[in-house]
Amino acid sequence: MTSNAIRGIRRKKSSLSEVKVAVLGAPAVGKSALTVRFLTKRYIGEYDHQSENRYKYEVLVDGEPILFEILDTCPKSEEDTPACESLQWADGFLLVYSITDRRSFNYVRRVKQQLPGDTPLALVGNKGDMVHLRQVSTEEGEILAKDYDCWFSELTAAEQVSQVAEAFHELCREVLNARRVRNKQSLLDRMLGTKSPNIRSYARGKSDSALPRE
Ligand SMILES: Nc1nc2c(ncn2[C@@H]2O[C@H](COP(=O)(O)OP(=O)(O)OP(=O)(O)O)[C@@H](O)[C@H]2O)c(=O)[nH]1
Repeated sequence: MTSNAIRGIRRKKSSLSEVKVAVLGAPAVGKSALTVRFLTKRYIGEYDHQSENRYKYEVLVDGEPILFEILDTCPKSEEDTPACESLQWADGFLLVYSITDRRSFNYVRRVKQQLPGDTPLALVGNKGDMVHLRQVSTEEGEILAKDYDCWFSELTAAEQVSQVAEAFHELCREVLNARRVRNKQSLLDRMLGTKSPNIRSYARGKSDSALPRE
């Protein structure tokens, strides 16, 4: 391999942005179905998993290579909320409820109260193909997203591919934007000799020691 080629690979690796996403939501809202749709473009109806799963996936978002790390959480019950370490670990949260399950909408609202205030979010109302069983209106989802100041869409993991990917991509854009703003702030602080508490907490979130258990 020529030295130019090696330099090219090094450059590509160093320009790969890592984005850690935790998929949060009540049991059976379709967190795994959405995650696997994004990773494989396939829909698998039944999953037999008792614990959370973590995946790595490299993909281009707006032409930029991104290494997604996705934590597909697995709450045991409606009362079981995500572990603190998962919340610290994530760069962004995909909040999922089912439009056919009012309690799952309430679960999202409960979980949101535990999230670090400045972490990017996207809100998804899954099972959009089951409108005849709808318990949560589109408008309620829109209002909640407005309240959280985040992207929102009703989706169906069962029937959609690109729309599901778009939810992950949109969250990724939010994470990268937030990171750029912080980096800019950090640069400014270094130039001016000041420090920001926000920067310290962000650096903690990126530490490997904050990774949840495998
Ligand atoms: N009709 C319909 N069913 C869906 C959709 N997404 C998921 N399901 C079904 O909902 C059930 C739960 O899906 P999962 O992906 O296992 O849900 P989960 O949130 O990961 O569940 P836990 O791991 O128990 O927290 C399964 O029977 C899926 O086939 C969807 O978009 N439409």
